[in-house]
Amino acid sequence: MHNPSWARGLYAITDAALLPDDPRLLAGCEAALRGGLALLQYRDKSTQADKRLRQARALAALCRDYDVPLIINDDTALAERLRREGHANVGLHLGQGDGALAEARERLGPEAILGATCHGRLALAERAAREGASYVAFGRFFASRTKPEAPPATLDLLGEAEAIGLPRVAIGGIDAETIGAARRAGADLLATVAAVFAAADIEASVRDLNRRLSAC
Ligand SMILES: Cc1ncc(COP(=O)(O)OP(=O)(O)O)c(N)n1
Ligand SMILES: Cc1nc(C(=O)O)sc1CCOP(=O)(O)O
Ligand SMILES: [Mg+2]
Repeated sequence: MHNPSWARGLYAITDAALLPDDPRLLAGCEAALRGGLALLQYRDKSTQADKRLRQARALAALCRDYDVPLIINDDTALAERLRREGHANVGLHLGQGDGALAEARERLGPEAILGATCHGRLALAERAAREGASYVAFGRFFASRTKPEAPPATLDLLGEAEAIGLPRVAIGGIDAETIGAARRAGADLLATVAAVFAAADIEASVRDLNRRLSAC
């Protein structure tokens, strides 16, 4: 399989508690982008549509400057709107309860990056691949302060999922201590919230995580 350029490396996910306003969101994400990201995800579980549109728009423009795709969490309509506005670097991540992948693929077009949560289940990843996913995400592999209730998964799954032929994301408790084990188990993309956005120095933390990945 020839992976596209976005499909290997660090995948940072924003958190509205850690990045509580526009200046901190944009400064935090720019620091992470300077450190070197493969993907950035905008994850805001609020129902404030105006805020979500404003912030996602600003992040899409910022990510374009760094040639990094911006993935919108949960919200197909928001991703579709941004793409219609000309933000061709915008993609979407859907969980099991977030709407149909096939419909999202239809609405966003063949070029958009479309990610799917598959928890600890290979069968969900096989189905996501059939429905048009660009990557499959497994987790939670380690203890997570951001989402402690996420269902657990075992690292063996990452190797088993190679046959699906899509980039594999590992999520849940990925940090400086765990990132190597997840990469060695087969993860192409290492997704994290806290190890990036709870760090005192976001750029330095991203550089450190990338160094650890390079060493695997
Ligand atoms: C890369 C990545 N993997 C998994 C998730 C979790 O998605 P979901 O199960 O829909 O949960 P929420 O993030 O919506 O709370 C993700 N966002 N990103
Ligand atoms: C948003 C999310 N989804 C998960 C899943 O397993 O599906 S774990 C998770 C939180 C990831 O944050 P941290 O890197 O701080 O553990
Ligand atoms: Mg979701």
